[in-house]
Amino acid sequence: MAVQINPSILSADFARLAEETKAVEGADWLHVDVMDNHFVPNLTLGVPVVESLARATETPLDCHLMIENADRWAPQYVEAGAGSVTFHAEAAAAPVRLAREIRAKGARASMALKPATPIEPYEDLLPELDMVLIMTVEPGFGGQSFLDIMLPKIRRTRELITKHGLELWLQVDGGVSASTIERCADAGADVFVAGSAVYGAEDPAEAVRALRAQARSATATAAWACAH
Ligand SMILES: O=C(CO)[C@@H](O)[C@H](O)COP(=O)(O)O
Ligand SMILES: [Fe+2]
Repeated sequence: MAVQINPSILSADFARLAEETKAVEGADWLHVDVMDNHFVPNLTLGVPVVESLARATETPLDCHLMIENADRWAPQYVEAGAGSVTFHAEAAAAPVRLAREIRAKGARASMALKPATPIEPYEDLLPELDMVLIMTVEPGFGGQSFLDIMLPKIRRTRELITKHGLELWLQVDGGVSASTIERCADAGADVFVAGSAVYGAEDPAEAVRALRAQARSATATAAWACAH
């Protein structure tokens, strides 16, 4: 099973974003946290910055939208150059229509769940998606501690993906580091967002390689991956 490591530029230096994308060359995707100070109590960046980032790097952009009114805004992030757009289930009025619109515009469609939002009500939507994001912290800030009470939700989500024979990716985001990534991989995650663990490291590119190696070896012995 392939694993992917997506550094979050939330922990990068926002005054040097183009250079910071180069610091993690070799990463699978660049994770871009969009926050509107309404859906979460923090404000980051919007469409114009995503357009500039898309021009500045060859690494595809994985935009995580922590914004209200996702139905209106998410398609604009595809037009801005994102290769994957994640909206929050809690912020989308019509998630099926939105996922179809994101795909029709040419990006991967992904849906995120806050820690208190269960996966089960969304089981029938999974075929409409390319990825599910299980938040392992409350969204809003980098550098928080990993919530290991989310591990059962990661396992249940992986079981649903397997049960339906789907190809969709399972992303985890929040507190993912050398000390937590193996538990996430064992539970069923295959796409790992890491902000402070990458940009807080002396050598961010090396941190990406080390996290990938850890995730790969944990996946190699994980029951969910061996059953494939
Ligand atoms: O979406 C978010 C936070 O809301 C994340 O993408 C953070 O940026 C991850 O940062 P770390 O927990 O890895 O430091
Ligand atoms: Fe994120």
